[in-house]
Amino acid sequence: MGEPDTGAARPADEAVIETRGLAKQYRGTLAVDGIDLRVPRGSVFGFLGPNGSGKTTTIRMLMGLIEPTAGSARVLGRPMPRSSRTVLPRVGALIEGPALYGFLSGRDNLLRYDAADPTADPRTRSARVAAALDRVGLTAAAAKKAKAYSLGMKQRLGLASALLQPRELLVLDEPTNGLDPQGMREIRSLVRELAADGTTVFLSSHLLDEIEQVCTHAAVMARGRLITQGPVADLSAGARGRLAVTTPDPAEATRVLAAHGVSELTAVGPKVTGELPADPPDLADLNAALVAAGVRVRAFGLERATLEDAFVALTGEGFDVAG
Ligand SMILES: Nc1ncnc2c1ncn2[C@@H]1O[C@H](COP(=O)(O)OP(=O)(O)OP(=O)(O)O)[C@@H](O)[C@H]1O
Repeated sequence: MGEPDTGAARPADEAVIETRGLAKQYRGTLAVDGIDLRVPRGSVFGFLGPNGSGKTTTIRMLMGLIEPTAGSARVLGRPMPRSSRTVLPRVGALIEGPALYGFLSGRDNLLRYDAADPTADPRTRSARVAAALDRVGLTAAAAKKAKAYSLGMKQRLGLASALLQPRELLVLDEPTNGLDPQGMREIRSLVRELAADGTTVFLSSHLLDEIEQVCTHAAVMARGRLITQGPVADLSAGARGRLAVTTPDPAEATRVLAAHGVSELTAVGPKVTGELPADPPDLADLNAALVAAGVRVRAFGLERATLEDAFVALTGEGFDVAG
């Protein structure tokens, strides 16, 4: 078997997930349409797309839960689903919410979960459970029944179940789904901590700002296709920023900007924003034109392009999905 399972010298650009033409056809629906996905080791990789774009189907193929219709997937260097037995013990996965027993305490849920894992050492079980509870900040609530947990606590308990063993890769399907802002923050900081320890984290989300806040890399899915992937900074840099002008004279500013080729102008209160033309005028000239027309300019500049801008630029569609 070619590559070592563990060991020191790994090429820095090694992929922990790599697919080629990976596809899944359900009756009448091409859920995943031949994607070439590459997740570098050590990244926090955001798998981004609106609901129904094929994220969960892809994750299920990566984890060997369903067979692809075409193409191939390698996880930790080995083909899936063929190598599921050797690969999956090295991967912590949280897919479609944790399965918990409400009548058991958080701690007992983890003990039971660990006992069902034939690769888990029973001698270290209680220590590993305690460490996992600590890691996700549930030590104080460990004796409470899981049914009394908030959604965020349940999600953290699910994460703890993925952390009972050291993992090279964590796969989290919509880990913040349904959480309140505080719960989301907690999961995000946990993901950052895990990544700082060297775990590669692959997480799916339909929330662009979440991906921007936590991920180093991202891939964007739309209608089963992989639209783009790479470092998050590069993806946003691909989209140009919007021009933003703050002025007490928004109507006149809009007229002047339109005359200089700025399109998709919107004015909200004193703030006017718009898209610069493909061959943009010098911004100093544009500013001068506003002032010459009597517009009182309080602020003028380009707003940083976001992943959302990149998505819109790439797909021509809004990233407008229900939460
Ligand atoms: N078991 C199935 N049988 C038939 N069609 C399916 C099945 N699972 C998913 N699909 C379809 O495949 C497409 C992709 O679904 P998928 O769940 O992978 O998307 P997603 O990006 O994960 O969205 P969500 O965030 O809503 O789960 C959808 O059109 C969905 O209806």
